[in-house]
Amino acid sequence: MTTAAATPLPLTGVPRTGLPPYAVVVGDPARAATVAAFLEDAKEVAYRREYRTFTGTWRGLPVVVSSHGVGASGALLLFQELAQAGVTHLIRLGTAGAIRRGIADGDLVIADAAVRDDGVTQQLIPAEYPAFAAPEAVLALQRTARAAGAPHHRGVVWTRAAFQPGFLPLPVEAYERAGIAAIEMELSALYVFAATRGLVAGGALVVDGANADELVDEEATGGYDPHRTVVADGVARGARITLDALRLLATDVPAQAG
Ligand SMILES: O=P(O)(O)O[C@H]1O[C@H](CO)[C@@H](O)[C@H]1O
Ligand SMILES: O=c1cc[nH]c(=O)[nH]1
Repeated sequence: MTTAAATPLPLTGVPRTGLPPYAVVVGDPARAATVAAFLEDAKEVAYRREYRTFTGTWRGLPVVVSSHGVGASGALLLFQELAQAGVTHLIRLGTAGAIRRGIADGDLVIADAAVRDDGVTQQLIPAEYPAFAAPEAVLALQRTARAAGAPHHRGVVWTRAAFQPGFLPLPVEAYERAGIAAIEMELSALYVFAATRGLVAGGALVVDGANADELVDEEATGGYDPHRTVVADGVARGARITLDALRLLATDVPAQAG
C-alpha cells in the first residue's frame, strides 16, 4: 500500500521530499535530458505532462534538472512543487530571442531582472513588485560564463505571455529603446516566485534568433527555427555554465535562502 509520504507531488510527479537543493530548470523536456546527460548517475525520477525531472551529480554536487514547458502559468506549478520537495536554488537555462543589438545566436544572456509581462504573476502580487534575480546567482553565472570563454551579456529581459503578437499593439519599440536584452516567456515568474519565498534564482538564456515578432512574415524570414547547431552548441555550453554556477552557489557564495 502507498503511504501519503511516498505519493509523488500531483502535477509534476516529483518525490514529495528529499530533492537536492540545487536545480536547473528548462522549458523543453528534451533539453532536460540533454542537461542530465552531463551528470553522473543521472536518473529520470518523474515525467508527467511537460514536467520531466532528473537527479544526478555535477562535479560532486547533487542536482535536479526539470522541464517546465512553455509559459509562466505552467512553469510556476513546477517551481512550486520543486520548492516543496526541497529545492532552494533554481537557475533557468532557457532560450530567448535577441532584442538588443550586438547579441548573436548562441550567446548567453544572464538576466538581472525581467519585465513582468508573464500574464500570471499579476494575479498573485501587484504589478509594481519587481522581478529580480538573486545577485549571487547573476555573479555566479557571469563568473562561470567568463571562465568558459562563452560569449555572454547581462541585462533585463522581457518575459511575455504572448509568443507572437496578435491584434493589439505591444511595446516592442519602447523596450528596444530601453535596451532590453532579449525576450522569453517564464523568467519573471521564477524571479517573483523565488524572491517572495526566500529562494535563490537566476536565469541564463541561449539566444535562438531575433525576437519572434520579427519572424511573423515566414516567407521573408524562413520562420522561427531554434533547432540549429548554433543553438544546440549554446545550450551545451550554457548547461555546463549553469551547473558550474550552481556549484559556486553551493560552495563559494553561501546560501541566502530562508
Ligand atoms: O526554450 P525555453 O526554455 O522553453 O524558452 C523559450 O522558448 C519557448 C518559446 O518557444 C518559451 O518557453 C520561451 O521562454
Ligand atoms: O519566447 C521566445 C523565445 C525565443 N524567441 C522569442 O522571440 N521568444
